[in-house]
Amino acid sequence: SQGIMIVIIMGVSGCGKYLVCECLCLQLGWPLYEGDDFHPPENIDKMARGEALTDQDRFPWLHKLHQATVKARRSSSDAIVVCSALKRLYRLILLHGRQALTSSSCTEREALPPSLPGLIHQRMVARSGHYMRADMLQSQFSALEPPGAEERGPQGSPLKGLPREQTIIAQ
Ligand SMILES: Nc1ncnc2c1ncn2[C@@H]1O[C@H](COP(=O)(O)OP(=O)(O)OP(=O)(O)O)[C@@H](O)[C@H]1O
Ligand SMILES: O=C(O)[C@H](O)[C@@H](O)[C@H](O)[C@H](O)CO
Repeated sequence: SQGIMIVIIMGVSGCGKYLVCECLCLQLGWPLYEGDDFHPPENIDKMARGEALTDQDRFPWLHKLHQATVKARRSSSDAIVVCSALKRLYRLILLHGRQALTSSSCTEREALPPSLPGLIHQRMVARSGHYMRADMLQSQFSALEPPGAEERGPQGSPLKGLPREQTIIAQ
C-alpha cells in the first residue's frame, strides 16, 4: 500500500543491529519485529549448540517474519524488522513472501572492509548472556551476501512490479 515503509535492519550476528534499532525505534516510534522472537525453539537450540542454520531451518522463520510485515501493512503501519537476513533470497522472502522464489538476477555487491569480521568478533567475545557464540561468526560471514545496489534504497525494487517502498534495506 502507498507510503508504507518496512525497514529491514540486517547483518551478521553481533554487527550491532539491536543497538541501531533501539535508536531508530525511539526516533520513529514504529513497531519493531525482532527476528529472534520468531525463531522456533529448535533453531535457537541449534545455534546455541554452535551449529549454523541451513536454508531449510531459515525459510519457515523468514516466512513468519514476512507474515508479520503483511499484518503491519494491512493496518497501514510502518515497521522495523530486525533480522540477520544474510542472503539476498532471505531478504526477498522477508519483503515479498512466496513471490520471492521467482526472483530476478542481482547486481554487483559492495566488498566489506577486511577488518570488519575481527571487530565484530571482539564485540561478540565481550558480549555476555547471548546464545550466539563468537565462534559462530565465521559461518555468518560465509552465508552473507551483502545487499546489491538495487536492494539498498528507495530507488528501485529487485522484483519488477512491486512497490518501491517495500525494498528499503538498512545495513
Ligand atoms: N558501534 C558500536 N561500538 C561498540 N560496540 C558496539 C557497537 N555496536 C554494537 N556494539 C556492541 O556489540 C555487541 C553486538 O551488538 P548487538 O547485540 O546490537 O548486535 P546484533 O547484530 O543485534 O547481534 P545478534 O544478531 O547476535 O543479536 C553488543 O555488545 C553491543 O553493545
Ligand atoms: O540467520 C541466522 O543465522 C540467525 O538469524 C542468527 O543470525 C541469529 O538469529 C541472530 O543474528 C542472533 O544472534
